[in-house]
Amino acid sequence: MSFETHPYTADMARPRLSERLREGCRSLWQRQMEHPFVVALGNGTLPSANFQFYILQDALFLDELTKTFAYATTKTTNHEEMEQFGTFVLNTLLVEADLHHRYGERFGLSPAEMTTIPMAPTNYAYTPHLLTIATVGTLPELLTAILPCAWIYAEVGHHLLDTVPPAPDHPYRDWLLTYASPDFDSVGTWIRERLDQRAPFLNAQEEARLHEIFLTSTRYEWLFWDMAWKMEEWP
Ligand SMILES: Cc1ncc(CO)c(N)n1
Ligand SMILES: Cc1ncsc1CCO
Repeated sequence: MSFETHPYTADMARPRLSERLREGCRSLWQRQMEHPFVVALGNGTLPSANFQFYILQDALFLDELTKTFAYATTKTTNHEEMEQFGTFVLNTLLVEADLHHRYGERFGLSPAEMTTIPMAPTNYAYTPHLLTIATVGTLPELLTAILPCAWIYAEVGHHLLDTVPPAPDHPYRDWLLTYASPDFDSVGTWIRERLDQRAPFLNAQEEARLHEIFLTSTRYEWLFWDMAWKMEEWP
């Protein structure tokens, strides 16, 4: 292999890979903002039964997302990346310990009780999608699979906060502030940077696979709101 082989960078006007991925499912992103669950979460009219369902499912989801970040540490030898993935492991657990358990207390549920409920069907399908890629996929595939999680939540958080600035007594204020925070923005920004950095080294087939993965995760993100709106049950 020759070190004179540089990645293709001549076409500077071409959008970054992360932008191309998002562009590939633009209407689905827009539809998330308009989903009745998301709208009601933002304006505070979401029934607490739906929110409780959501937060309990999300606690289970975040356990699996934590594991996905942990697998990511095994797919790089770059110390800055290993450290960042380790930080994500810790921060995801902290979001759960803090935000989720505070809401759990409000519902009269202990952290132990929160993990005894079974995963609803969509959650049960989404999390193995992430973990399969985390275990058998490449690092760009893993980054792509988790990117919609970080990116969509930051966008939803900002969108809702901009649409209806939450009053101090808004029931879901803590949730909104968590995901509309600059700290949370930086998760998505960092994942996009790392993915875009690797983009020039991917062939067409590898990139096509990333589009497929990104679309699947985005679809599951939409389905996750829908699951909580319908309080999805097993037959
Ligand atoms: C389902 C889901 N996706 C993304 C996030 C944020 O990472 C979350 N908490 N839950
Ligand atoms: C992606 C994600 N979701 C909740 S926490 C977290 C990453 C670390 O803050």
